[in-house]
Amino acid sequence: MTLLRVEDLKKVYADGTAALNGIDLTVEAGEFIVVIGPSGVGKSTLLRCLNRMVQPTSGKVLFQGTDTTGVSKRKLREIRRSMGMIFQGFNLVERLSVLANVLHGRLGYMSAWRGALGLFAKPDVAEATRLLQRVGLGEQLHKRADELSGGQQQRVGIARALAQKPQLILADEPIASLDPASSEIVMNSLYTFCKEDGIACLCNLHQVDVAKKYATRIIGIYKGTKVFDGTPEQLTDEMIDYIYNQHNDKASDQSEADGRLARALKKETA
Ligand SMILES: Nc1ncnc2c1ncn2[C@@H]1O[C@H](COP(=O)(O)OP(=O)(O)OP(=O)(O)O)[C@@H](O)[C@H]1O
Repeated sequence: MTLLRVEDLKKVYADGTAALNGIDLTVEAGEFIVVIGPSGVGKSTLLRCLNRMVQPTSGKVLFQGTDTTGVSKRKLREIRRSMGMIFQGFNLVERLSVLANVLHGRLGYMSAWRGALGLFAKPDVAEATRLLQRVGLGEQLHKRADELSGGQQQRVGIARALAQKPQLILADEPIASLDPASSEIVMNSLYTFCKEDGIACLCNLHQVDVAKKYATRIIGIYKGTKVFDGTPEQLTDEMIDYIYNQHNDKASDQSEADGRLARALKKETA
């Protein structure tokens, strides 16, 4: 079942920066897709256009068949709670408890005033507690969020996203600020829980080796354009070189960079 379909998505920021130049992609239920590419090619913008944290300039984002770019505020809220978001910098409320942070994942299901007063229903508290036990933080419920290590904070972020009962998780560089051991725990948790709960995931990563380890499909972005969409096995060294190698930028003319892409694509289909 197609969960998400993106058609010709473009984003030009107010200062004229063209971050996305017309992206097409689909996400099927249960896929774990990793988006790779160096810094500044548009990966964050892509994820943020999907849940409308960033307003696309043009193109369509269809979530379960509904075009999110033309929906009412009420419908957008409903769509947003189906898309959990995990951030590089965790985005926790540091002075609040770990449990309260996970309960924030339930805000999309509550009236604004109940949410503002923190009047969470008992089943929500029970579910948040269960999720924290699931991510291995059952002993830390009442600690302040900023008392946890980075890896633990990101596991709170995962529990918060799961508390939304999402169908899709958007993870923007979830391990960029973590050490290798914490990165592995976070990626294993994210992958395992998505699989167990049947949640699709679109995860931005810098690290190609990590992408290859977890992804069911990899999307390569280069300067706002999708240049690769295939399985980890189909991602050739030539394509990785094209996506990451800064000498594309130093190519004396566009045809040199285009030639490099053509050669990489030829290898990919060979
Ligand atoms: N609010 C903004 N206003 C203007 N330009 C922006 C804005 N946000 C991002 N950009 C620019 O858009 C381009 C894509 O940025 P984006 O953050 O999406 O890339 P990225 O691949 O996610 O990079 P990183 O991995 O460093 O986050 C960059 O040139 C960036 O400077």
